[in-house]
Amino acid sequence: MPKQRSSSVPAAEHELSNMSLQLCGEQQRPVSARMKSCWLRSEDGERISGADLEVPFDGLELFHEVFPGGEDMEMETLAQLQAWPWQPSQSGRWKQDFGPKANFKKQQVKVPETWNGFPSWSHQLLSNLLGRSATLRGFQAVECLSLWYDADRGANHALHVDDLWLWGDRILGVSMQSASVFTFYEPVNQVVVRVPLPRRSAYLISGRVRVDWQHGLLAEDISGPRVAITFRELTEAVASSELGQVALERAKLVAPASQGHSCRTVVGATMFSGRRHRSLRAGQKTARRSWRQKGASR
Ligand SMILES: O=C(O)CCC(=O)C(=O)O
Ligand SMILES: [Fe+2]
Repeated sequence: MPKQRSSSVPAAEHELSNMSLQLCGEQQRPVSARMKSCWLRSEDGERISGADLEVPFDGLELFHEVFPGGEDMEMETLAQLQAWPWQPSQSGRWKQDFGPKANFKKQQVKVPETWNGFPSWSHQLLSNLLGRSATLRGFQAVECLSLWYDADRGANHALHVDDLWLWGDRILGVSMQSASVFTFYEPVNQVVVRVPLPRRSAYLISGRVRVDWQHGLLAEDISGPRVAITFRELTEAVASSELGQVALERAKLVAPASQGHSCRTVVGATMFSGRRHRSLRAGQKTARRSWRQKGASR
């Protein structure tokens, strides 16, 4: 049984790993790379097929430049995203979560009355992404999670496997505002694979990589503010339940913008430069306080 989100590997284990591989070849190309059985480069330069590893590194796809309007469209999307309030999350991250609420320990799920669909920017982003891979055929997103990694606070994401009882096989993620590196870890043989995540790229995790490999982002790989958007689907069992059907219908709605906060939200202004960046400094104090008061929930 793979390790779940709650039992992540301590960072120190990376140093003990007997093998560390970099994804090679395809990711250099400015086109979508399909890496169902990708080539990896070991630390001593050897080229290894992901499929030949004891636990195959199989089921990762990477798509470059997922905003048809390039950087302008990315910035416009970020501005729209900023109209929604950020909630404190774990490990120096902030989140905006649109989807069903889960109690992961009790394995219970609810569809909150207050959840009225996905923001319109995310519907547009998702429809652009769905055409990028045959693997995404029939993908019905039920959760749209925005995460903001604050480099100044040492933001990171501990190694984990996204919950298997609730979320289906395919996890789709978009990287905005700065590049980073996705770290994958296979705990049985202690193998690490490091995958560069360019700005405006998207990844799709499914299959062996989804279940047998953990993934996460190390603090040292967050070198600037990074916003990650994750779209998840339900498992077939949950999707076919009454509650699953309600959640899937809800996810199709466009959440009324009036629910959100003004773009001038102090914390929300942090992703832009210049004058707005100064208000980030002031805002961070408020943000830290509310973090301590509320505690992080995810
Ligand atoms: O920041 C990312 O792209 C990864 C997010 C992630 O793994 C998660 O939310 O479960
Ligand atoms: Fe994850």
